[in-house]
Amino acid sequence: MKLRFTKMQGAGNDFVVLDATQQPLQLTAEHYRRLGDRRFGVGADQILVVEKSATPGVDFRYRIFNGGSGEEVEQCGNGARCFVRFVHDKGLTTQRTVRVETMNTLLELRLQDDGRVTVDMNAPVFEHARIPFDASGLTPRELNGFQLWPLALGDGDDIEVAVVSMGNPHAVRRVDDVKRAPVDIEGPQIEGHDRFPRRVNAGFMEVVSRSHIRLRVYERGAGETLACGTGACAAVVAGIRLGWLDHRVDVDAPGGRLTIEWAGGDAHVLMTGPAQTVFEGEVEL
Ligand SMILES: N[C@H](CCC[C@H](N)C(=O)O)C(=O)O
Repeated sequence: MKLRFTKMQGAGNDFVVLDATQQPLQLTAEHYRRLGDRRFGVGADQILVVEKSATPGVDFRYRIFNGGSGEEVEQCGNGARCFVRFVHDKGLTTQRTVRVETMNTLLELRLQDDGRVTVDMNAPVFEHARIPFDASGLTPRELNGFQLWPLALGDGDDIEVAVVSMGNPHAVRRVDDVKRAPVDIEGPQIEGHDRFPRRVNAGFMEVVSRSHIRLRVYERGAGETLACGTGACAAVVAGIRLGWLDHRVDVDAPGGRLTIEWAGGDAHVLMTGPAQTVFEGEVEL
């Protein structure tokens, strides 16, 4: 099967974007893994499938598949920005503000005049059952009214993580220096930890100041990426709740900068960052 695709990236998190607005795509998890494969396929952290929405007042639906596992997931922040750039560039909409639904959320995205995109990522979720996170038998360290949870990583090292959902699950740990953080070792251990029944994205956050962090994320189903939008939101939300950060934070990921704003409580998280098209192509699956 021949498939036309658009290759895009947002702060180095890269995507294969497929237009399914004219006709549905009948692809399997193996197809998505092949598209994500950097040797046997096109290569991408995630595959985004753009569809028309049947919901009144909602413009599009977009589905997200991890490039490593082929599994469909709930949310993708960098992908949301590339999605809105895609529907504009393809002439699928002329609106600067677009409403799009994913598996479990409704997002509002705005294409800024400077080319960056601001996404309303909805409110963070802390209830463990909705993350999901199994805290049974654990005693957290309380800090500023929020919790840091001990996580045994098997090699005798216990680490502490804050746990947040942005529609998808995140475990965030603070480190002194992201460049030296043990992402390759601890990333997979956290991602597949049995305290996270649907696995988890593992964030490693270095607090530079109250308005600036450095962040590396070992993503569920994709491994370490150059940036993770929902991971940046989760890290900033955790940092604010733990008393380490103010309400507007620049997040420097290895692939670029995202700006995250959150007023606390049940306010929505706003994420602003870049979204670029890299090339168009056709692939034989
Ligand atoms: N790996 C994530 C999905 C992609 C998230 C990331 N690329 C972003 O920009 O938010 C998960 O399994 O929940």
